[in-house]
Amino acid sequence: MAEYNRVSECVGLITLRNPPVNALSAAVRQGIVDTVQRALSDPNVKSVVICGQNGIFCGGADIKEFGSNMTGPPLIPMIHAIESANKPVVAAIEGSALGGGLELALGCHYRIAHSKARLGLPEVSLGLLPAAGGSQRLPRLIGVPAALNLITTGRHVTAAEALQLGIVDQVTDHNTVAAAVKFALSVAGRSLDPRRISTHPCPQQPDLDALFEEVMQKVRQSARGAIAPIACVQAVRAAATLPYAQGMERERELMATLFTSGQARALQYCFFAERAVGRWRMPSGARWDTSKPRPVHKAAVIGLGTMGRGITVALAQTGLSVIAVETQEKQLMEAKQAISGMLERGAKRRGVAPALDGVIYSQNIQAVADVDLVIEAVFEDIALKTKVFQQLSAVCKPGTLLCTNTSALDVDQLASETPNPELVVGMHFFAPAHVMKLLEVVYGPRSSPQAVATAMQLGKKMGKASVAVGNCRGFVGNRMLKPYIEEAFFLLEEGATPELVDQALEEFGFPMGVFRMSDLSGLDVGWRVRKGDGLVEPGTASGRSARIRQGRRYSPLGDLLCEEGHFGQKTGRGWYQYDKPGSRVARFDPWLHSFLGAYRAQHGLVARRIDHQEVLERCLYALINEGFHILDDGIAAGPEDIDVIYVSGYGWPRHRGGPMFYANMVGLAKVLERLEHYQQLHPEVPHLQPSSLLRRLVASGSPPIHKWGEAIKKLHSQL
Ligand SMILES: C[C@H](O)[C@H](C)C(=O)SCCNC(=O)CCNC(=O)[C@H](O)C(C)(C)COP(=O)([O-])OP(=O)([O-])OC[C@H]1O[C@@H](n2cnc3c(N)ncnc32)[C@H](O)[C@@H]1OP(=O)([O-])[O-]
Repeated sequence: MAEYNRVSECVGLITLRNPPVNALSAAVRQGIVDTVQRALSDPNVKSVVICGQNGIFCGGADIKEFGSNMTGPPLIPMIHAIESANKPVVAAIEGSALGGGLELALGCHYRIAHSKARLGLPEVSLGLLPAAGGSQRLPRLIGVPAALNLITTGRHVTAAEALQLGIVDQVTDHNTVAAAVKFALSVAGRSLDPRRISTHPCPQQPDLDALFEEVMQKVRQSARGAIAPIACVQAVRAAATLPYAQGMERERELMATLFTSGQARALQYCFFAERAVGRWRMPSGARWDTSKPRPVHKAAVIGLGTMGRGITVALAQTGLSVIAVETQEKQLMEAKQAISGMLERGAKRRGVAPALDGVIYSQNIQAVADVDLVIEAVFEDIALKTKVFQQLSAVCKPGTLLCTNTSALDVDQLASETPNPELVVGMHFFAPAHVMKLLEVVYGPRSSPQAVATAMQLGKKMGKASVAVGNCRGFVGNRMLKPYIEEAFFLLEEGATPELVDQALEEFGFPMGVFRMSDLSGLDVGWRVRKGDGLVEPGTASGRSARIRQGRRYSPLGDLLCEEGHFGQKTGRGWYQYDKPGSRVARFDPWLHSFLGAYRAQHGLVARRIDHQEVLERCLYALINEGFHILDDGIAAGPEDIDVIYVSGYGWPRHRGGPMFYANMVGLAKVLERLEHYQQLHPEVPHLQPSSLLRRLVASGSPPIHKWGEAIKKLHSQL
């Protein structure tokens, strides 16, 4: 819907009305066509202003319409009608002008933006490209290099940067619509030809071929198999080399290849999934819209190791005052320096003042007596964490939320160490905590909905993708990672190499394969956990029995490397070798390969040829299968929760939607059939045993992923 008013006697004011972001739905497009026509044919109107209601210009095309037959007037002629108008049209940009919203503004003759506005063409993040003339008009307006950067990254720019780039003509701190109306009055009657961007030639660029070659190479590397960024480069190239009409034809062709692609569906699924996880619900029935969060004005972090420092920075960057506690004086001083440095660098990147005064450092846990929420981040040891929780229960004011950053310990066991277990939740950050987007908010059976609501709200305030999950070993992310890693170890036993496994996973789109990731995080981390689970046995026993522990197949390969002191990058040797401890470039390690050969011989294993297909099926389907167990256990409320966790915290390629979305794309029946195939070959591997939920979903006709929630409820009610 678009509303029309005449203001200041001779300015036609068109207001887009489609809450919450004035997306260009069919009705809005029709409204724009009608109101523009009205303004242009009204003799009293000398110029036109287009704005959006509720302080937001336009969030672009209506993504919700992409899955259905598009109706209503198309965008391109609608924008062309504005550009070719004989009266000046001014866009008054508040909030956001993104995608089709910015393309609409680029069709206008002038653009006035509020200083807090954000502008961009983020279509690439939805697996698309700017297909309403944006890929042809923006390069003509701001030049090829700047346009290439905005369109291939999809990044949003501030109004200040948009002015500097030449996207907008004026920036105001005051009422944008009023400023635009005043501006529109001032340009009435002026010649508009110089303002019709599509008629401009693209600014000449020396050595165009070299520029596009270089950008295409960079884009291919960072895309890791995503197709939209490449199409974006090709579309801008058309703008730089073809007349506008031909360029628009090229834009249309390229968009046609993307619009129905699996990758576009995956990326749009991620867009909505990231918004859906904010609408959390617990098995108890408690939900996001019925649970009121407690206000958090002051927070505290206990333990300033690597995680504690990152968490302190993430909290301080929200403007909260933070008490940072570390009992060891030397550790406290080092932490203070590190945290200040991170805050200064972060502030510089964001162009704001560093919140150094917002953090108070103390060696004394008494200092947290009046905070609203505490995050404990001490060493991953249950006895130490229990002691801290007992101290906090004694020190903190009534009602203070006690959160633990544990990545594997039992949140409910810690809760039972306090007089108010309802105030205890897990807040599982990922290293580096001030950078990684993901936050698992872990509720135990006694955690109150208010505690969950408060942690989720604080997560959103820190800019995290916060996902509420139930308490269980490894929560969601690490629980699914276990079978994924174990399968990779088994593949090595059977003849694969770290290089082969990693290559298959990196070609799939992961930034790092499982073995390069293991070298980065340190082999000793997993070794410590396996020791804690009583799985590690000393000595070099051989034969099948040495590879069966706690009644299931077990590969001691990682343990044996650790016994050699090969912890990965930190020791200069792990699954790969490195020039020196701490260096990051993984190189082929002949020692490791002969060690694998000797290991197989010792255990009577005969290496066989393993291809990428098998690597992907065994590693990814084992992980996905655990995802179905998690859904069946109610630990995750829906597939979106699992997919957001993996995309924002475990490097699952976004253009593949997430593990559960991927399973849906591959076909649940196929995943089931392959799991059954491998389970028959490896009966001693329980995690290959297909989840009963997967079986039941297949038996009920493999409903589409957006129907899984309902299907799971129905299937549970039949149990
Ligand atoms: C031809 C053309 O070339 C092409 C092809 C295109 O134009 S493709 C489209 C390109 N446009 C984009 O990529 C911009 C996408 N949107 C955003 O980046 C953000 O939304 C925002 C604008 C910066 C606001 O952030 P927010 O934090 O204030 O609110 P929110 O929670 O994100 O969003 C609030 C609610 O609005 C919904 N929503 C947001 N943008 C939408 C859109 N473009 N279409 C449909 N729904 C949208 C969203 O799902 C949520 O719904 P619900 O969860 O409440 O039910």
